[in-house]
Parts: sequence; structure tokens; C-alpha cells
Amino acid sequence: MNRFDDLLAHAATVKDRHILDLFAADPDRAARFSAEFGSWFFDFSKTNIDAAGLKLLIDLAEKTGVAARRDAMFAGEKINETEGRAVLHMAWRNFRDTITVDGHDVMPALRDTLGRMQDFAEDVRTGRFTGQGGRITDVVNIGIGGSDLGPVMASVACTSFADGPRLHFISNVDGAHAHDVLSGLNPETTLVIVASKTFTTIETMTNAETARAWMAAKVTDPAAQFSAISTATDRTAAFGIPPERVFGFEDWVGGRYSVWSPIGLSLMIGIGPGYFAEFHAGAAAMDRHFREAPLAENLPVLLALVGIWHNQVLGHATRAVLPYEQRLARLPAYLQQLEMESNGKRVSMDGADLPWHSGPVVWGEPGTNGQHAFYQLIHQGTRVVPCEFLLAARGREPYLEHQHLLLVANCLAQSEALLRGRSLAEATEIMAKKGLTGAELDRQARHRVFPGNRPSTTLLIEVLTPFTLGGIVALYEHRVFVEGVILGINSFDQWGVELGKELALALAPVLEGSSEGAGKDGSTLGLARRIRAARA
Ligand SMILES: O=P(O)(O)OC[C@H]1O[C@](O)(CO)[C@@H](O)[C@@H]1O
Repeated sequence: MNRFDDLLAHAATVKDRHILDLFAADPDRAARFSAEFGSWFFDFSKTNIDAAGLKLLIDLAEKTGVAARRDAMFAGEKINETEGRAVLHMAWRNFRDTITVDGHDVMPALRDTLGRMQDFAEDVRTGRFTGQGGRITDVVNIGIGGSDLGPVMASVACTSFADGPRLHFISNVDGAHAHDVLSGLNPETTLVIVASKTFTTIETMTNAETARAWMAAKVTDPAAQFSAISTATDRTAAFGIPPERVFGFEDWVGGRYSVWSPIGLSLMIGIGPGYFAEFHAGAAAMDRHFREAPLAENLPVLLALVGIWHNQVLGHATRAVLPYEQRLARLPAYLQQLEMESNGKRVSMDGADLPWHSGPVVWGEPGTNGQHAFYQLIHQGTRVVPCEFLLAARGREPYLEHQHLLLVANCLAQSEALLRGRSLAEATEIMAKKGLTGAELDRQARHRVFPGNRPSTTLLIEVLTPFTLGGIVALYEHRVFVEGVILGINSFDQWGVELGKELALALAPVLEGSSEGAGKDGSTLGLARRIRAARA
């Protein structure tokens, strides 16, 4: 007996029916299978979930203790059991509450660091803090994973609110990344922020050294234009960054959940502390909703349950995230880390093999670009890809509102096409009108059939602002948490990234030729030999 049995049995009886028939049978379906909180509206009516299925899904959330686990998380219990840590990134966006860890109120220290960040951001923005060649014109954030993706994603999303220095990001250990960013900048007016929770990550530390050397070639005191964000203040000091420009945070903020913390400093400098506070406020509003709304009206819970329905129950292994909003272009990449690093686990919390599949592969691109690239497979491929559309009703450039209308029309058209499809009879009629007949008509028509009955959801906001963005990101964070609880896994560790890191360190001497690489497989050694020869 497994926790999905009831749902699997239900799905077996309904999986072949057409979602359109659900709409025909229930004129209120769109309202019944959607939920709203403040600025965020979630429509999941274009899925094969019916009232009985939804009830089973809510029962599952109840049975697996989602509410109790959520309360334990907000209470500072050490729910990240494999690392013995609390999970309290929410503390960094809600400065009204008192939050205790190990019986100690953590909020005064957070308020103090936030205040220092705000002062520093304002100093950079207003020119009170300068580079050795004058006012700071550019800020380079050096980080990777959660110390990069959150600030990049949010700074692109908040483009129309940015009035500070230009923001740049270096993440990849490929020197081309550092080269391409730094070569366009003036070291005398650039601030470098080294963002690394651990301050040991090889990519970040290597890029930080590169940036320091780049700056040292032009300014007398490179450290004076460096700032650091880390939980490891001893290491930031060893790197030579003075404590007044070091912003610490605690180990109960996971890397992929850290954009709210000092890791968001580059964003704060770009958009200013006021808009950064709105980003926090949107997320804090979503936190309150998550804590207070009944499960059946709770947006993060509903997003998670729809995900469980598609992945664990119906067996769809991937999910496409399709923002119809150019400024959410980096959201799919951000969600890839958030969801796949959190819920891509093969054992349950107690270490036993997971008896069901882990979280889905998440991928996507902004519409309408995706339409001209991979939507072909989504519409006519043999596998079903549940699609998650994100859409803002209004754009931010009034003079381009006619373009925005076209964008919105495309988004709605795609979810309608996925739902409705085009039958062979309809395709035949269209091709017959073009003059085709006989076997050729039949052949051509078959290529133009869309099976339809393909599920999608739509998350609608009125307009993209730091506030609505904050809510979207918190919504996804909590969705990942709920899915993790239902799957019985620890969403807050990431042991799966360790092996490759260790092997990379061991391979460096093989590539340099100072080690034979004893015990390595023939493929790895053969590749290393060729690379050595090419570099000689
Ligand atoms: O902030 P750090 O410590 O440099 O880590 C960067 C990233 O590396 C990871 O640990 C995975 O390799 C992520 O979880 C994290 O966001």
C-alpha cells in the first residue's frame, strides 16, 4: 500500500477522458478549479483533476502532515534533518515577527544586517561610497547556484525599477564568463560583490581571485572595492574584505532560498532599498497566506498537488514553465535549481529508497520565443508535458500595450490549443478547402492533427512588480516544500552535487600531467590524454 494508491486507482478510471468534457459537464469549472490570493490568481481547471481527484489530493496533503511540517518549519525546528538545520529563509522577508532558533531570538541580528545593507546600498547609489576613479557605475556579483540565480533572475525581472548602477553577474568557472563581463568595465568605478554562503565554492573563489587581479592592475587598493556576502566571516576576512562591507547570514538559509538575505545585495543596489522592501513584502504576504489559508484554498499547496497529480500519479516526468513575460526570462533557470536541487532525491528522510518518483524535470523559456522552438513537441510529441503558464495582465510600458495584448493572446491561445487540439475531421476539412483530395488529403490532414487534452495551468498577476515577484518566488518555494513533504524527502540538502565536485579536484592533477589517474576509467583517461596533448 503506498500513499498514492487511491489517487492511482482514481486516475486509472479517468485518465482517458477529455478535459473539455469536464468543462461541458460543469459550467462553473473554471471558478471551482482556481484559487486566488491578493495579486496572484491560479487557474488549474485545464487539467484532468475533478472534484473527487482534488479531494484525494487534499486528503494526501492532510495524511502526509503538510500543515504540521509547515508549522514546524516556521517554528524554527530542525526540519533539514540530514544537516541538522532549521529552515528559516522566511525570516529574511518578515521583520515583524519574532523568530527563535535554539531558544534564541534571531531577528535583532537580521534587522541589524538589513540596516547595514540598506545604508551601504544607498551609499553606493548616491555616490557616498565611491570607487578609486569616482562614483560606482557598475556592480559585479560573483557567485554561483543560489548565490547567483536568485539575484540574476530578480534583477532581470525588476528591470523597469532599476535606477542604480548597472548590475553584472559572473558565475561559471569558465574564464570566458569573467573575461566577457570584466572586459567591458572600468575597474576604478566597479564594485565587486563576492557572494558565497560557504566562501569555499571553487567557481566563486576562482572568479573572485580573477576579479581581484583585474582590479589590482588599475587601482591601488582592490579590497576597497570589494564586498562579501557569506556565513563564513572568518574566510571573508582571510580574503581581505573589511568587516564593514561583509554581510553575514545564517546556515538556516539554504543557498537556493537566499535571495531575500544579503545574497540579494546586488539587487538592492540596483533597485534601491525601497523596492527591495516591496520584494520582501510580496513574499511575506505569500508566507502569511501559506500559513493561514485552508489547504484547499492555499496556493502553494494547490500548485504542489497539481504537480503531484501530473508527476507521481499520471507519470509525466517533466514540467514546462512558460512565462509570458520577457522579464521572467531567468525564472525557469531559477526554478530548475529551486525545484530540482530540492526535490531531486532518491531516498526518503529516513534513508530508505524512495518508493515513488522524485520531483519532475523543470524546464522552459519565455513565451513567445518557446512557441517557435519547442512547442511543436508539446503539441504533437508523443509524451505529455504539463505546462505552467505565467502571465501578467498588463505590461509596464504603456506605449507598448498593443504588443502586450498580443503576448497575452498568444499565452491564452497556447493553453486553449493544448486543451482543445484539432481533430482529424477538422484538419481534413481545412486541407480539403485548400484543394487536396483522396490519399494526399488524408496524409496531409493527419500531420495537422493536434491530440489536445493536454494539461496546463496559468498563474496570472496584474502586473510584474517587486511585490508580485516576491510573491511568485515565495509561492514556488512553498510549493517545493509541500511536494517534498508529500514525497517524504528532505528538500533542503543537496548531497547530489558533491561527488562531481570531489572528482573535479582529483582530476586537475591528471590534466596537468602530475598524476597518472590510477583507478580512473578508460574514457576519462583517454579524454584527459587528448586534452593534455591539445594544451601542450
Ligand atoms: O553560496 P555557495 O556556498 O558558494 O554555494 C553555491 C551553490 O552551490 C550549491 O551548494 C550546490 O553546488 C548550491 O546549493 C549553492 O546555491
